[in-house]
Amino acid sequence: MTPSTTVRAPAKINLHLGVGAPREDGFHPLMTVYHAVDLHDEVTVSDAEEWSVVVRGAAEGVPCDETNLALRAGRALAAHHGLDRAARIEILKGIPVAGGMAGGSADAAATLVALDRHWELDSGDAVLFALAAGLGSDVPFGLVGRNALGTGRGEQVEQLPGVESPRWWVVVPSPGEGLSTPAVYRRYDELRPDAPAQPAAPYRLVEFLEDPVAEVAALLHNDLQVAALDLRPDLADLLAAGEAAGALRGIVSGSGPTCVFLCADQPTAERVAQALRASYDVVLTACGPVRGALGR
Ligand SMILES: C[C@@](CO)(OP(=O)(O)O)[C@H](O)COP(=O)(O)OP(=O)(O)OC[C@H]1O[C@@H](n2ccc(N)nc2=O)[C@H](O)[C@@H]1O
Ligand SMILES: Nc1ncnc2c1ncn2[C@@H]1O[C@H](COP(=O)(O)OP(=O)(O)O)[C@@H](O)[C@H]1O
Repeated sequence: MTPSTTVRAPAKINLHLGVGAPREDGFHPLMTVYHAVDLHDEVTVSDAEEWSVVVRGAAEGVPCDETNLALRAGRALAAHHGLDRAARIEILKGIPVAGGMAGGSADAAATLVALDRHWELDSGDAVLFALAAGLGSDVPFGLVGRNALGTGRGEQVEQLPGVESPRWWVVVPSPGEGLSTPAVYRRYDELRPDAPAQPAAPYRLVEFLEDPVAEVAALLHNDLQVAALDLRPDLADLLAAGEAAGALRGIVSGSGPTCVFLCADQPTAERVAQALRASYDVVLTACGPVRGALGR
């Protein structure tokens, strides 16, 4: 057995996020188009007497206790197989924390895959996807990456056809303190008491995934943006600044507050990022689509 196993998992953006009225269990039905970009967290697992998690990189705000989603993923996999084993989990953060880019979910997905390989469990997709869904709505997408349609509460993922190599450039500014995902959903319910039981399917976007980036930019949509902007009115200035600097379109990423600007090409993305750095500390550029933790 190798002394350690490392797996990378990507950040996600939602090219489309349609949100329905809350279900009886409190979760919201979603119709979302996930898109994985090449901002990664890297998870390294090794055998240990006790479970532990260490976080390096841009780690502020990430818990190192039992609430860490990667640790919960490791424990869930061991429990599923009835194993009395433990691991040390080291996370190198490259994904902005609490930014609506599903970094914690990426860590959980990468941990499932890393420990499955490290312990030679050969769990199979059905088990990994079921465990992932139990950990969080965004975790199954962390396994597959690329472009995928997310339904249910976001946990049912179906890979979408389209190019497999990175080609779309995005600029990703993180404007300060994170927003709580449940708080954004709650605000959405207050602002949209008439939300449909089922959000509409994003047929046009799914069709256009093969088309030029400008067509995709015109179809970007996020129902939660209204709630994120209500909680953080300053994000409207950020969206306007990115578009004024040359981005095709800017939207709030998932529950925010990170925003995503889709750009025509890499030089434009670099120019937009440079312009935003005058006002915002953390402005990253990234490219998608990329593979998820399963690497296929
Ligand atoms: C909004 C989205 C869009 O992709 O992502 P983020 O922008 O936060 O990354 C997701 O729905 C976030 O997914 P995730 O962060 O995995 O959510 P979970 O852990 O399953 O749930 C956290 C909380 O969010 C709310 N929640 C989540 C998913 C959903 N379909 N309806 C909800 O109402 C619930 O309040 C739930 O208790
Ligand atoms: N491994 C992890 N990485 C990041 N955050 C984590 C992790 N485990 C638990 N969390 C918690 O989840 C919250 C949401 O973080 P994150 O997944 O980065 O953002 P989002 O849900 O907005 O996409 C964080 O504020 C943090 O308290």
